Amino acid sequence: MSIQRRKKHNRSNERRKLKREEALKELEVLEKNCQNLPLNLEYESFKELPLSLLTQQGLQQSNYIEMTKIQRKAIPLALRGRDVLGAAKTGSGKTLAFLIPVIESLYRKSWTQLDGLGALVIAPTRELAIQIFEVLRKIGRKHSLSAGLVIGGKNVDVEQERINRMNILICTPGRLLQHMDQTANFKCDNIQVLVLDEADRILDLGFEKTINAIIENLPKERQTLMFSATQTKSVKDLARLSLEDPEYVSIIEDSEHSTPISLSQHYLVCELPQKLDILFSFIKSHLQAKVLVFLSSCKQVRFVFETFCKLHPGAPLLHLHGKQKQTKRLEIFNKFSSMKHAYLFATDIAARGLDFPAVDWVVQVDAPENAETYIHRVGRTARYDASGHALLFLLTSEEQGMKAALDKKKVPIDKIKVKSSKTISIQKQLQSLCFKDPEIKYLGQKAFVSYIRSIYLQSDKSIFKVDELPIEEFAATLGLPGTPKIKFVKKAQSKNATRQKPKKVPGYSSSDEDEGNSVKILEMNSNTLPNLDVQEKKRKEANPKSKLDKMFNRKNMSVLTDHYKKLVDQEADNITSEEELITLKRANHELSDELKQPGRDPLSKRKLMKATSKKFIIKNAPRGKRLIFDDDGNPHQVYEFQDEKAFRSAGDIASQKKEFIEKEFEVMKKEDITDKIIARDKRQEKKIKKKVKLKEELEENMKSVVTLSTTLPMYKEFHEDELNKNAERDFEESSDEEYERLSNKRQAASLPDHTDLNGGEALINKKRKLLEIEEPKTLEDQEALALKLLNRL
Ligand SMILES: Nc1ncnc2c1ncn2[C@@H]1O[C@H](COP(=O)(O)OP(=O)(O)OP(=O)(O)O)[C@@H](O)[C@H]1O
Repeated sequence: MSIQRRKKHNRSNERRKLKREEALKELEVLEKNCQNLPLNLEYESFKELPLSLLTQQGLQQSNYIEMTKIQRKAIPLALRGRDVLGAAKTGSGKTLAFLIPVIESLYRKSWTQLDGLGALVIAPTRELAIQIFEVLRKIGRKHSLSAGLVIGGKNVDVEQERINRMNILICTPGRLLQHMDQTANFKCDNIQVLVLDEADRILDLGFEKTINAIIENLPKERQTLMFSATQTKSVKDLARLSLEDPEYVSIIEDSEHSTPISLSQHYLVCELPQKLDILFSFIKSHLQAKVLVFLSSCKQVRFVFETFCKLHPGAPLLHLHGKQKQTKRLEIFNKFSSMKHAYLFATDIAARGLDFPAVDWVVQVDAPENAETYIHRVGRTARYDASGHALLFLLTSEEQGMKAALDKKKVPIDKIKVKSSKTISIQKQLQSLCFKDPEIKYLGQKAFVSYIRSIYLQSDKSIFKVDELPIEEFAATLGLPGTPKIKFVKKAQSKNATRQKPKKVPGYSSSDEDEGNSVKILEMNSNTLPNLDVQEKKRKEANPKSKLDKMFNRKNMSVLTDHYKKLVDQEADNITSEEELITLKRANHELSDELKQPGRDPLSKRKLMKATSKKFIIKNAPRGKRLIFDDDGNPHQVYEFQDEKAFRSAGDIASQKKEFIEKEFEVMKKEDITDKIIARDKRQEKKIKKKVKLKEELEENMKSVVTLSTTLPMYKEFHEDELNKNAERDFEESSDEEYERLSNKRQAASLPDHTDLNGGEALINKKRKLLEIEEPKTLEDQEALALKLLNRL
């Protein structure tokens, strides 16, 4: 190396050394500043915090300058290394409140790829995880840390390959645990920071055990940050388990309301059958808006989306639910995010954490399960410093309970009235859609059942009262021709009915209340209305549930599923356990009155088998009648062709009958003998054929014996059993006459104890039941043995 080049090399080395020293110094200062960060001060902007230059640049370039309330409180604590349990309103900027400390913590520890996984961020849903990942990419763009997204719905193998190269992982609980269990070299023992975002949602979704299992795999020495928009008891329980001496930061408790001030909130009271009319009218009057519409189930979402698309309200419609594939969900998420005016029909999958920009309205057509879910749903609008509107549809039966729950959670909400003159009825259109398109009808039936089921399964019975729902009217407003039968509602109703005393209704005559087609099953003569238990019992008696009924229902269900599958998006359409609860209404297959056998029980399996056995059918089949056909082919009784006088002169009827039977018996006897002779001849013919065949086979065998004699020992085994069995089969097949002949033959076939087959060299050992033959030495011996064997046959 020349002197000049050496000098240059040394200079660059020195520069690098200096840089390293500077960086180390910066880190030291940062660390010191963080540890000494005064917590009693009010920080307004990110610049005031001891953050790395790279993070500051990332924040600035993403236009994050001023901090939100939760960020002001939580970030300084987290920078000092404390565990934080944060609660803040929706859209208040919780994501940055945990992402900044995560990046800073690893940066201050000079984390590199060689150090492996340093931080885990767990979110309840894939969408939320993706969203967090995007924010991390934005603010961490200047850092050299690597970050990965580990969510379900993607190839595990690809993830397994890359997961170990990541410093920060954003993941959903299930997939993370899967990697902990399955990915061989996945190491979590160096984790510095754990974040649980939307902790309440994680627990709601039933991930408690998964989270506990994950936490068990993590080192105890770590920092944990836990955030949620609502503080529930289960969140506090989880915090107790996973956080160490945490700092509790709540912005909700500080404020008068638990929802953003810029959010205007209203509710309206309507009846269930009016809901879709009101929603349709709302869309018609808010065409230039971005609206998120919440419904209780995937099936509801699909039905409303499909039918409204066909009704063309004039606004772009989208739908989002958990049964869609991940790619489809993302596509819709991005589409709705980028659209200025659109309606997104969604389940609670879109309720939490999702940051759709500039949503004007959140309309809750089906009431949320509780006040917490309400807060999350409305939190999709009025985010950060934007304003927004929320509208909640409540049934009369839900109003009181839900209002009380919202008041308790400090949700300011006012009642508004629906102008019936401005409401457009779409019931007729829906009916015609269901009539024209069976798939829409099936979807409607599913939507109907899933809605009723969702109400039935709600835990807060002070709000949700399934037995007060106007079920039949609701089915009609969905356009359904009848009301699908639902077992659980009947159960609830009958429970309710048993609590009530029977009422007296004069002149009551009931048509079947469960059947949409109004099948008249119960006709009550008395004036007393029996309670529903008795009605149910009687209905069952009149319409027993046989195996056939069940098969019919099952068949119908699969038909439904096929149609249903075809309908929307051709997406994965998992059939839920819900189907088990559905009893589809079947057409009226009642027997006509004359064929009806009242009080007849359905047959048991054993009885049914007996009744359908051939023996039983033959035994009980009606005896044939002798008829004479005339020239035109018409049947006539025998006596119609006889002169009655001549018939009577031949003697009395009984003796004539006896004589006839005797005569016929003789004929039958003769015929029987002929039949037997024919049968015997046939059997003998068969036997001869068999013998010839056997002889041929033996000859063939002997030939092969001769050829193989040089290589194989000549032991042949003949099982005496086989011979006896053959004889027995013959015996069974024979008639009595043949008995003697056959038993003689059998004696001949059964060999004596020591039969000399080959000059006294062969032995039949009866105990061992086999014939032992001395190996013939010469060709002559073999021929002699073959001849003897043939002769024995
Ligand atoms: N300091 C900030 N300056 C400007 N915008 C911010 C700031 N912090 C957050 N935001 C914006 O506010 C919106 C809401 O933030 P974020 O999604 O973090 O809220 P959140 O509290 O997690 O909401 P949710 O509880 O609904 O999940 C986002 O669009 C985000 O970009």
